[in-house]
Amino acid sequence: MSETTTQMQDFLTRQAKVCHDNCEIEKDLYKELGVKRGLRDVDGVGVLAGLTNISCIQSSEMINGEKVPCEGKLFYRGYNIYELVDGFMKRGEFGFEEITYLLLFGKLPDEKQLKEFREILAQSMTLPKNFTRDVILKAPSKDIMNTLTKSILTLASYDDKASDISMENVLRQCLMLISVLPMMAVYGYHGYNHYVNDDSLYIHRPDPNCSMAENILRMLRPDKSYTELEARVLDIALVLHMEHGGGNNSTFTTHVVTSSGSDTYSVIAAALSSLKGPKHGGANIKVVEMMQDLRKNVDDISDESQVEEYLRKLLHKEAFDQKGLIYGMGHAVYSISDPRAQIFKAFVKKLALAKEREKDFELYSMIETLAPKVIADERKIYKGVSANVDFYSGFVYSMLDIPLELFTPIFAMARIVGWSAHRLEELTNVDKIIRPAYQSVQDEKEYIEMEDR
Ligand SMILES: CC(=O)SCCNC(=O)CCNC(=O)[C@H](O)C(C)(C)COP(=O)(O)OP(=O)(O)OC[C@H]1O[C@@H](n2cnc3c(N)ncnc32)[C@H](O)[C@@H]1OP(=O)(O)O
Ligand SMILES: O=C([O-])CC(=O)C(=O)O
Repeated sequence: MSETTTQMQDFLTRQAKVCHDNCEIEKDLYKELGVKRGLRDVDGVGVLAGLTNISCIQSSEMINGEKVPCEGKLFYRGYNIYELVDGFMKRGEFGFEEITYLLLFGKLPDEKQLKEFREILAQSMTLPKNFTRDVILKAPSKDIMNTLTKSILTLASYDDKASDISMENVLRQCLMLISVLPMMAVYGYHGYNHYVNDDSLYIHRPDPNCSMAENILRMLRPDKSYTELEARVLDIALVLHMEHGGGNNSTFTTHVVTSSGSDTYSVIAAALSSLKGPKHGGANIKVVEMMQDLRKNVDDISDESQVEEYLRKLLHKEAFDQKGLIYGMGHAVYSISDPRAQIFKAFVKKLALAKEREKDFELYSMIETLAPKVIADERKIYKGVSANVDFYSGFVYSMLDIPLELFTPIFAMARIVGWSAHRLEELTNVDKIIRPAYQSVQDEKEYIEMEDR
Protein backbone atom coordinates (compact mmCIF):
# COMPACT_ATOMS: atom_id res chain seq x y z
CA MET A 1 0.00 0.00 0.00
CA SER A 2 2.93 2.34 0.55
CA GLU A 3 4.24 1.67 -3.00
CA THR A 4 4.10 4.75 -5.25
CA THR A 5 4.16 5.39 -8.99
CA THR A 6 6.99 7.53 -10.42
CA GLN A 7 4.52 10.36 -11.04
CA MET A 8 3.29 10.15 -7.45
CA GLN A 9 6.87 10.08 -6.12
CA ASP A 10 7.85 13.16 -8.16
CA PHE A 11 4.75 14.98 -6.95
CA LEU A 12 5.45 14.08 -3.32
CA THR A 13 9.10 15.15 -3.47
CA ARG A 14 8.17 18.51 -5.01
CA GLN A 15 5.09 19.23 -2.94
CA ALA A 16 6.56 18.10 0.38
CA LYS A 17 9.09 20.89 -0.02
CA VAL A 18 6.26 23.32 -0.87
CA CYS A 19 4.40 22.17 2.26
CA HIS A 20 7.49 22.67 4.39
CA ASP A 21 8.29 26.11 2.97
CA ASN A 22 4.71 27.31 3.40
CA CYS A 23 4.34 25.83 6.88
CA GLU A 24 7.50 27.34 8.27
CA ILE A 25 6.99 30.11 10.81
CA GLU A 26 9.90 32.25 11.94
CA LYS A 27 11.25 30.75 15.17
CA ASP A 28 11.67 34.14 16.91
CA LEU A 29 7.96 34.92 16.50
CA TYR A 30 7.06 32.24 19.08
CA LYS A 31 9.02 34.08 21.74
CA GLU A 32 8.09 37.56 20.53
CA LEU A 33 4.33 36.83 20.58
CA GLY A 34 4.48 34.96 23.90
CA VAL A 35 3.40 31.55 22.58
CA LYS A 36 3.40 29.01 25.39
CA ARG A 37 3.67 25.42 24.26
CA GLY A 38 2.77 23.76 27.49
CA LEU A 39 5.67 24.07 29.87
CA ARG A 40 8.18 24.72 27.13
CA ASP A 41 8.83 28.36 27.70
CA VAL A 42 11.85 30.01 29.24
CA ASP A 43 10.37 30.49 32.71
CA GLY A 44 8.94 26.95 32.72
CA VAL A 45 5.55 28.21 33.91
CA GLY A 46 3.64 27.53 30.71
CA VAL A 47 -0.15 27.64 30.56
CA LEU A 48 -2.50 26.66 33.35
CA ALA A 49 -5.15 24.73 31.43
CA GLY A 50 -7.09 23.05 34.24
CA LEU A 51 -7.44 22.00 37.85
CA THR A 52 -7.35 18.46 39.19
CA ASN A 53 -7.72 16.44 42.37
CA ILE A 54 -6.38 13.27 40.82
CA SER A 55 -2.63 13.64 41.09
CA CYS A 56 0.06 16.15 41.87
CA ILE A 57 3.57 16.36 40.41
CA GLN A 58 6.22 18.39 42.19
CA SER A 59 9.63 19.22 40.79
CA SER A 60 10.49 22.42 42.64
CA GLU A 61 9.96 24.11 45.97
CA MET A 62 9.98 27.71 47.16
CA ILE A 63 12.98 28.55 49.32
CA ASN A 64 13.17 32.17 50.57
CA GLY A 65 10.73 33.23 47.87
CA GLU A 66 12.79 31.55 45.15
CA LYS A 67 11.74 28.55 43.03
CA VAL A 68 14.39 25.85 43.47
CA PRO A 69 14.41 22.42 41.71
CA CYS A 70 13.91 19.48 44.06
CA GLU A 71 13.73 15.68 43.85
CA GLY A 72 10.55 14.81 41.95
CA LYS A 73 7.46 13.92 43.98
CA LEU A 74 4.24 12.29 42.80
CA PHE A 75 0.98 12.06 44.73
CA TYR A 76 -2.08 10.06 43.68
CA ARG A 77 -5.19 11.63 45.27
CA GLY A 78 -2.90 13.24 47.84
CA TYR A 79 -0.97 10.08 48.76
CA ASN A 80 2.75 9.91 48.08
CA ILE A 81 3.50 7.25 45.44
CA TYR A 82 6.33 5.84 47.60
CA GLU A 83 3.90 5.18 50.46
CA LEU A 84 1.24 3.71 48.19
CA VAL A 85 3.70 1.21 46.66
CA ASP A 86 5.16 0.44 50.07
CA GLY A 87 1.65 -0.12 51.47
CA PHE A 88 0.50 -2.90 49.15
CA MET A 89 3.98 -4.43 48.97
CA LYS A 90 4.11 -4.73 52.77
CA ARG A 91 0.76 -6.51 52.76
CA GLY A 92 2.07 -8.86 50.04
CA GLU A 93 -0.77 -7.82 47.72
CA PHE A 94 -0.99 -6.67 44.13
CA GLY A 95 -1.59 -2.93 43.79
CA PHE A 96 -3.28 -2.42 40.40
CA GLU A 97 -6.86 -2.91 41.58
CA GLU A 98 -6.46 -0.95 44.83
CA ILE A 99 -4.80 2.04 43.15
CA THR A 100 -7.34 1.98 40.31
CA TYR A 101 -10.08 2.31 42.96
CA LEU A 102 -8.18 5.18 44.59
CA LEU A 103 -7.73 7.08 41.32
CA LEU A 104 -11.30 6.60 40.14
CA PHE A 105 -13.11 7.19 43.43
CA GLY A 106 -10.66 9.40 45.35
CA LYS A 107 -10.46 7.18 48.46
CA LEU A 108 -8.35 4.19 49.48
CA PRO A 109 -10.72 1.19 49.56
CA ASP A 110 -11.25 -0.84 52.72
CA GLU A 111 -11.10 -4.65 52.43
CA LYS A 112 -14.80 -5.03 51.61
CA GLN A 113 -14.76 -2.29 48.97
CA LEU A 114 -11.61 -3.74 47.38
CA LYS A 115 -13.12 -7.24 47.26
CA GLU A 116 -16.26 -5.90 45.58
CA PHE A 117 -14.21 -3.83 43.14
CA ARG A 118 -12.09 -6.85 42.18
CA GLU A 119 -15.31 -8.76 41.43
CA ILE A 120 -16.64 -5.88 39.32
CA LEU A 121 -13.42 -5.72 37.27
CA ALA A 122 -13.46 -9.50 36.82
CA GLN A 123 -17.09 -9.37 35.60
CA SER A 124 -16.12 -6.75 33.02
CA MET A 125 -13.34 -8.94 31.63
CA THR A 126 -15.24 -10.32 28.67
CA LEU A 127 -15.31 -9.34 25.02
CA PRO A 128 -18.40 -9.60 22.81
CA LYS A 129 -18.97 -12.99 21.16
CA ASN A 130 -16.44 -13.66 18.37
CA PHE A 131 -14.89 -10.20 18.82
CA THR A 132 -11.38 -11.70 19.02
CA ARG A 133 -11.86 -13.60 15.75
CA ASP A 134 -13.80 -10.91 13.86
CA VAL A 135 -11.97 -7.77 14.97
CA ILE A 136 -8.74 -8.28 16.90
CA LEU A 137 -7.21 -10.99 14.71
CA LYS A 138 -8.27 -9.32 11.44
CA ALA A 139 -5.62 -7.27 9.57
CA PRO A 140 -2.96 -8.03 12.22
CA SER A 141 -0.36 -5.35 12.72
CA LYS A 142 3.02 -5.05 14.39
CA ASP A 143 1.65 -1.79 15.79
CA ILE A 144 -0.43 -3.05 18.71
CA MET A 145 -1.35 0.52 19.71
CA ASN A 146 -3.18 0.79 16.38
CA THR A 147 -4.76 -2.62 16.97
CA LEU A 148 -6.01 -1.30 20.31
CA THR A 149 -7.42 1.88 18.78
CA LYS A 150 -9.19 -0.11 16.05
CA SER A 151 -10.58 -2.58 18.59
CA ILE A 152 -11.81 0.13 20.96
CA LEU A 153 -13.57 2.06 18.21
CA THR A 154 -15.21 -1.17 17.02
CA LEU A 155 -16.34 -2.00 20.56
CA ALA A 156 -18.51 1.13 20.39
CA SER A 157 -20.72 -0.52 17.80
CA TYR A 158 -21.56 -3.27 20.34
CA ASP A 159 -22.69 -0.69 22.92
CA ASP A 160 -26.32 0.51 22.72
CA LYS A 161 -25.40 3.43 24.93
CA ALA A 162 -22.08 4.29 23.26
CA SER A 163 -22.66 8.04 23.22
CA ASP A 164 -24.43 8.38 26.58
CA ILE A 165 -22.13 10.60 28.64
CA SER A 166 -23.96 10.33 31.96
CA MET A 167 -21.65 9.64 34.91
CA GLU A 168 -23.03 6.14 35.48
CA ASN A 169 -22.70 5.11 31.86
CA VAL A 170 -19.21 6.57 31.42
CA LEU A 171 -18.09 4.80 34.59
CA ARG A 172 -19.47 1.49 33.23
CA GLN A 173 -17.64 2.03 29.94
CA CYS A 174 -14.38 2.97 31.69
CA LEU A 175 -14.44 -0.11 33.96
CA MET A 176 -15.16 -2.33 30.98
CA LEU A 177 -12.32 -0.78 28.92
CA ILE A 178 -9.84 -1.01 31.83
CA SER A 179 -10.72 -4.72 32.09
CA VAL A 180 -10.58 -5.63 28.40
CA LEU A 181 -7.66 -3.52 27.18
CA PRO A 182 -5.04 -6.15 28.24
CA MET A 183 -7.01 -8.88 26.43
CA MET A 184 -7.20 -6.82 23.24
CA ALA A 185 -3.48 -5.98 23.38
CA VAL A 186 -2.21 -9.49 24.14
CA TYR A 187 -4.55 -11.20 21.66
CA GLY A 188 -3.60 -8.56 19.07
CA TYR A 189 0.06 -9.44 19.64
CA HIS A 190 -0.60 -13.19 19.35
CA GLY A 191 -2.53 -12.56 16.12
CA TYR A 192 0.40 -10.59 14.67
CA ASN A 193 2.90 -13.19 15.88
CA HIS A 194 0.87 -15.97 14.28
CA TYR A 195 -0.26 -14.48 10.98
CA VAL A 196 2.83 -12.36 10.30
CA ASN A 197 5.64 -14.18 12.14
CA ASP A 198 4.23 -17.66 11.51
CA ASP A 199 4.39 -18.60 15.20
CA SER A 200 1.74 -20.57 17.11
CA LEU A 201 -1.49 -18.81 18.06
CA TYR A 202 -2.47 -18.76 21.75
CA ILE A 203 -5.67 -17.28 23.08
CA HIS A 204 -5.76 -17.84 26.84
CA ARG A 205 -8.75 -16.50 28.80
CA PRO A 206 -7.99 -14.33 31.83
CA ASP A 207 -8.60 -15.92 35.23
CA PRO A 208 -11.13 -13.87 37.27
CA ASN A 209 -9.25 -14.81 40.45
CA CYS A 210 -5.94 -13.36 39.26
CA SER A 211 -4.69 -9.79 39.49
CA MET A 212 -4.32 -7.69 36.35
CA ALA A 213 -0.53 -8.21 36.28
CA GLU A 214 -0.89 -11.99 36.64
CA ASN A 215 -3.51 -12.09 33.91
CA ILE A 216 -1.31 -10.17 31.47
CA LEU A 217 1.50 -12.72 31.94
CA ARG A 218 -0.94 -15.62 31.92
CA MET A 219 -2.50 -14.54 28.61
CA LEU A 220 0.89 -13.81 27.08
CA ARG A 221 2.88 -16.92 27.97
CA PRO A 222 2.25 -20.04 25.89
CA ASP A 223 2.12 -22.18 29.09
CA LYS A 224 0.36 -19.45 31.19
CA SER A 225 3.15 -19.61 33.78
CA TYR A 226 5.02 -16.82 35.60
CA THR A 227 7.00 -16.35 38.79
CA GLU A 228 5.86 -14.36 41.81
CA LEU A 229 8.67 -11.81 41.27
CA GLU A 230 7.71 -11.32 37.61
CA ALA A 231 4.07 -10.62 38.45
CA ARG A 232 5.01 -8.26 41.31
CA VAL A 233 7.41 -6.24 39.16
CA LEU A 234 4.82 -5.94 36.39
CA ASP A 235 2.19 -4.89 38.94
CA ILE A 236 4.48 -2.12 40.22
CA ALA A 237 5.16 -1.01 36.64
CA LEU A 238 1.40 -0.72 36.09
CA VAL A 239 0.89 1.31 39.26
CA LEU A 240 3.76 3.67 38.40
CA HIS A 241 2.40 4.29 34.90
CA MET A 242 -1.24 4.82 35.87
CA GLU A 243 -1.50 8.53 36.24
CA HIS A 244 0.49 11.71 35.72
CA GLY A 245 -1.66 14.82 36.04
CA GLY A 246 -3.88 16.48 33.47
CA GLY A 247 -1.14 18.01 31.36
CA ASN A 248 0.72 15.03 29.94
CA ASN A 249 0.04 14.70 26.23
CA SER A 250 -2.37 11.75 26.32
CA THR A 251 -4.32 12.90 29.39
CA PHE A 252 -4.60 16.41 28.01
CA THR A 253 -5.92 14.79 24.81
CA THR A 254 -8.49 13.04 27.03
CA HIS A 255 -9.58 16.41 28.44
CA VAL A 256 -9.67 18.09 25.02
CA VAL A 257 -11.75 15.38 23.35
CA THR A 258 -14.02 14.94 26.40
CA SER A 259 -14.66 18.70 26.41
CA SER A 260 -16.19 18.48 22.93
CA GLY A 261 -18.86 16.09 24.28
CA SER A 262 -17.47 13.03 22.48
CA ASP A 263 -18.04 9.42 23.62
CA THR A 264 -15.76 7.29 25.82
CA TYR A 265 -14.56 5.01 22.98
CA SER A 266 -13.47 7.98 20.85
CA VAL A 267 -11.80 9.69 23.80
CA ILE A 268 -9.75 6.60 24.71
CA ALA A 269 -8.87 6.02 21.04
CA ALA A 270 -7.55 9.60 20.86
CA ALA A 271 -5.57 9.16 24.08
CA LEU A 272 -4.01 5.94 22.74
CA SER A 273 -3.01 7.76 19.57
CA SER A 274 -1.23 10.37 21.65
CA LEU A 275 0.47 7.91 24.00
CA LYS A 276 2.15 5.93 21.23
CA GLY A 277 4.35 8.89 20.20
CA PRO A 278 8.08 8.30 20.86
CA LYS A 279 8.33 11.50 22.92
CA HIS A 280 5.60 10.17 25.24
CA GLY A 281 4.72 6.51 25.99
CA GLY A 282 6.37 5.22 22.82
CA ALA A 283 9.74 6.13 24.36
CA ASN A 284 9.94 2.74 26.14
CA ILE A 285 10.34 0.96 22.78
CA LYS A 286 12.84 3.57 21.60
CA VAL A 287 14.98 3.14 24.73
CA VAL A 288 15.44 -0.58 24.08
CA GLU A 289 16.09 -0.06 20.35
CA MET A 290 18.60 2.69 21.20
CA MET A 291 20.40 0.33 23.60
CA GLN A 292 20.55 -2.35 20.88
CA ASP A 293 22.05 0.22 18.52
CA LEU A 294 24.55 1.27 21.19
CA ARG A 295 25.69 -2.33 21.65
CA LYS A 296 26.21 -2.67 17.90
CA ASN A 297 28.23 0.52 17.63
CA VAL A 298 30.26 0.70 20.83
CA ASP A 299 33.21 -1.71 21.08
CA ASP A 300 33.48 -1.79 24.86
CA ILE A 301 30.22 -1.00 26.65
CA SER A 302 31.98 -0.91 30.02
CA ASP A 303 34.17 1.98 28.83
CA GLU A 304 32.54 5.27 29.94
CA SER A 305 34.31 7.38 27.34
CA GLN A 306 33.11 5.18 24.46
CA VAL A 307 29.53 5.23 25.76
CA GLU A 308 29.70 8.99 26.22
CA GLU A 309 30.93 9.41 22.65
CA TYR A 310 27.91 7.42 21.41
CA LEU A 311 25.55 9.60 23.47
CA ARG A 312 27.05 12.72 21.90
CA LYS A 313 26.52 11.18 18.47
CA LEU A 314 22.87 10.68 19.37
CA LEU A 315 22.53 14.38 20.20
CA HIS A 316 24.33 15.34 16.97
CA LYS A 317 21.83 13.20 15.00
CA GLU A 318 24.69 10.94 13.89
CA ALA A 319 23.47 7.73 15.54
CA PHE A 320 20.35 5.57 15.91
CA ASP A 321 17.19 7.27 14.54
CA GLN A 322 18.99 10.61 14.00
CA LYS A 323 16.32 12.54 15.90
CA GLY A 324 18.85 14.10 18.30
CA LEU A 325 17.27 12.51 21.39
CA ILE A 326 18.50 10.24 24.15
CA TYR A 327 15.31 8.32 24.84
CA GLY A 328 14.23 7.74 28.43
CA MET A 329 15.89 10.99 29.48
CA GLY A 330 14.27 14.32 30.24
CA HIS A 331 10.84 15.35 31.30
CA ALA A 332 8.51 18.29 30.79
CA VAL A 333 8.10 18.75 34.56
CA TYR A 334 10.73 16.80 36.52
CA SER A 335 14.27 18.06 36.68
CA ILE A 336 16.45 16.37 39.34
CA SER A 337 14.58 13.07 39.35
CA ASP A 338 11.40 11.27 38.31
CA PRO A 339 10.22 9.39 41.44
CA ARG A 340 8.78 6.59 39.29
CA ALA A 341 12.21 5.88 37.76
CA GLN A 342 13.71 5.88 41.27
CA ILE A 343 11.16 3.40 42.65
CA PHE A 344 11.48 1.25 39.57
CA LYS A 345 15.27 1.12 39.76
CA ALA A 346 15.29 -0.84 43.04
CA PHE A 347 13.03 -3.53 41.57
CA VAL A 348 14.89 -3.54 38.26
CA LYS A 349 18.09 -4.33 40.12
CA LYS A 350 16.43 -7.26 41.89
CA LEU A 351 14.99 -8.60 38.65
CA ALA A 352 18.30 -8.12 36.81
CA LEU A 353 20.01 -10.26 39.46
CA ALA A 354 17.34 -12.96 39.18
CA LYS A 355 17.59 -12.95 35.38
CA GLU A 356 21.42 -12.72 35.31
CA ARG A 357 21.31 -9.38 33.50
CA GLU A 358 23.55 -7.44 35.92
CA LYS A 359 25.85 -6.28 33.08
CA ASP A 360 22.87 -4.72 31.29
CA PHE A 361 21.77 -3.08 34.53
CA GLU A 362 25.27 -1.56 34.90
CA LEU A 363 25.07 -0.15 31.37
CA TYR A 364 21.66 1.44 32.09
CA SER A 365 23.03 2.91 35.34
CA MET A 366 26.05 4.32 33.51
CA ILE A 367 23.83 5.99 30.91
CA GLU A 368 21.54 7.32 33.63
CA THR A 369 24.56 9.18 35.05
CA LEU A 370 26.23 10.21 31.77
CA ALA A 371 23.23 11.34 29.71
CA PRO A 372 22.15 14.35 31.83
CA LYS A 373 25.71 15.72 31.70
CA VAL A 374 25.98 15.22 27.94
CA ILE A 375 22.56 16.83 27.33
CA ALA A 376 23.50 19.77 29.58
CA ASP A 377 26.71 20.26 27.55
CA GLU A 378 24.95 20.17 24.21
CA ARG A 379 21.55 21.79 24.76
CA LYS A 380 20.15 24.91 26.37
CA ILE A 381 18.79 23.53 29.63
CA TYR A 382 16.07 25.42 31.54
CA LYS A 383 16.02 22.88 34.32
CA GLY A 384 17.88 19.63 35.02
CA VAL A 385 17.38 16.51 32.89
CA SER A 386 17.19 13.04 34.48
CA ALA A 387 15.98 9.51 33.69
CA ASN A 388 12.20 9.32 33.25
CA VAL A 389 9.82 6.40 33.91
CA ASP A 390 10.33 5.05 30.39
CA PHE A 391 14.09 4.64 30.85
CA TYR A 392 13.87 1.46 32.92
CA SER A 393 10.45 0.19 31.86
CA GLY A 394 11.56 -1.24 28.50
CA PHE A 395 14.47 -3.03 30.22
CA VAL A 396 12.04 -4.50 32.78
CA TYR A 397 9.64 -5.70 30.09
CA SER A 398 12.46 -7.31 28.14
CA MET A 399 13.52 -9.17 31.32
CA LEU A 400 9.92 -10.35 31.64
CA ASP A 401 10.18 -11.69 28.05
CA ILE A 402 7.46 -9.29 27.01
CA PRO A 403 7.83 -8.60 23.27
CA LEU A 404 8.80 -5.09 22.16
CA GLU A 405 5.47 -4.66 20.39
CA LEU A 406 3.68 -4.77 23.76
CA PHE A 407 5.82 -2.22 25.64
CA THR A 408 3.69 0.86 24.90
CA PRO A 409 0.41 -1.12 25.10
CA ILE A 410 1.41 -2.09 28.67
CA PHE A 411 1.78 1.61 29.44
CA ALA A 412 -1.72 2.07 27.98
CA MET A 413 -3.16 -0.77 30.14
CA ALA A 414 -2.07 1.30 33.15
CA ARG A 415 -2.71 4.84 31.92
CA ILE A 416 -6.29 4.07 30.87
CA VAL A 417 -7.03 4.32 34.60
CA GLY A 418 -5.73 7.92 34.71
CA TRP A 419 -7.54 8.78 31.46
CA SER A 420 -10.79 7.42 32.93
CA ALA A 421 -10.41 9.42 36.14
CA HIS A 422 -9.68 12.59 34.14
CA ARG A 423 -12.63 12.02 31.80
CA LEU A 424 -14.94 11.70 34.79
CA GLU A 425 -13.39 14.80 36.37
CA GLU A 426 -13.76 16.85 33.16
CA LEU A 427 -17.41 15.76 32.75
CA THR A 428 -18.16 16.64 36.38
CA ASN A 429 -16.57 20.05 36.51
CA VAL A 430 -16.35 21.83 33.23
CA ASP A 431 -19.02 22.16 30.59
CA LYS A 432 -16.93 24.30 28.32
CA ILE A 433 -15.01 23.26 25.22
CA ILE A 434 -11.18 23.54 25.45
CA ARG A 435 -10.11 25.87 22.72
CA PRO A 436 -6.75 27.65 22.95
CA ALA A 437 -5.84 30.43 20.55
CA TYR A 438 -3.51 30.18 17.57
CA GLN A 439 -2.46 33.63 16.42
CA SER A 440 -2.29 34.03 12.66
CA VAL A 441 1.01 35.34 11.35
CA GLN A 442 -0.18 35.33 7.74
CA ASP A 443 -0.83 38.70 6.05
CA GLU A 444 -4.06 39.10 4.11
CA LYS A 445 -3.62 38.47 0.36
CA GLU A 446 -5.53 39.66 -2.66
CA TYR A 447 -7.30 36.85 -4.56
CA ILE A 448 -5.56 35.84 -7.85
CA GLU A 449 -7.68 34.74 -10.80
CA MET A 450 -6.81 31.33 -12.27
CA GLU A 451 -5.34 32.78 -15.50
CA ASP A 452 -3.03 35.07 -13.48
CA ARG A 453 -1.48 32.44 -11.20
C1 LIG B 1 5.91 8.96 30.05
C2 LIG B 1 6.59 10.05 29.35
O1 LIG B 1 6.01 10.65 28.49
S1 LIG B 1 8.11 10.48 29.92
C3 LIG B 1 8.93 11.17 28.52
C4 LIG B 1 9.32 10.10 27.54
N1 LIG B 1 10.03 10.66 26.39
C5 LIG B 1 11.35 10.46 26.18
O2 LIG B 1 12.05 9.79 26.92
C6 LIG B 1 11.90 11.08 24.90
C7 LIG B 1 13.16 11.86 25.18
N2 LIG B 1 12.89 13.06 25.95
C8 LIG B 1 12.38 14.16 25.36
O3 LIG B 1 12.12 14.20 24.15
C9 LIG B 1 12.14 15.38 26.23
O4 LIG B 1 12.92 15.32 27.39
C10 LIG B 1 10.63 15.53 26.64
C11 LIG B 1 9.76 15.58 25.38
C12 LIG B 1 10.19 14.39 27.51
C13 LIG B 1 10.50 16.83 27.44
O5 LIG B 1 10.90 17.85 26.61
P1 LIG B 1 11.07 19.34 27.10
O6 LIG B 1 9.85 19.75 27.82
O7 LIG B 1 11.46 20.10 25.90
O8 LIG B 1 12.28 19.22 28.17
P2 LIG B 1 13.31 20.35 28.68
O9 LIG B 1 12.66 21.67 28.78
O10 LIG B 1 13.92 19.80 29.91
O11 LIG B 1 14.41 20.39 27.52
C14 LIG B 1 15.48 21.32 27.53
C15 LIG B 1 16.37 21.06 26.35
O12 LIG B 1 16.96 19.78 26.49
C16 LIG B 1 16.65 18.99 25.39
N3 LIG B 1 16.37 17.64 25.83
C17 LIG B 1 15.54 17.26 26.81
N4 LIG B 1 15.51 15.91 26.89
C18 LIG B 1 16.34 15.47 25.94
C19 LIG B 1 16.72 14.20 25.52
N5 LIG B 1 16.23 13.12 26.10
N6 LIG B 1 17.58 14.07 24.51
C20 LIG B 1 18.09 15.17 23.92
N7 LIG B 1 17.76 16.42 24.26
C21 LIG B 1 16.89 16.56 25.25
C22 LIG B 1 15.40 19.62 24.79
O13 LIG B 1 15.27 19.31 23.41
C23 LIG B 1 15.64 21.07 25.03
O14 LIG B 1 16.54 21.58 24.08
P3 LIG B 1 16.05 22.60 22.93
O15 LIG B 1 15.51 23.79 23.65
O16 LIG B 1 17.31 22.85 22.17
O17 LIG B 1 14.99 21.88 22.16
O1 LIG C 1 3.92 14.16 32.41
C1 LIG C 1 4.34 14.06 31.26
O2 LIG C 1 4.44 15.04 30.47
C2 LIG C 1 4.80 12.76 30.72
C3 LIG C 1 4.81 11.65 31.72
O3 LIG C 1 5.75 11.46 32.46
C4 LIG C 1 3.64 10.81 31.82
O4 LIG C 1 2.64 11.03 31.14
O5 LIG C 1 3.70 9.84 32.61
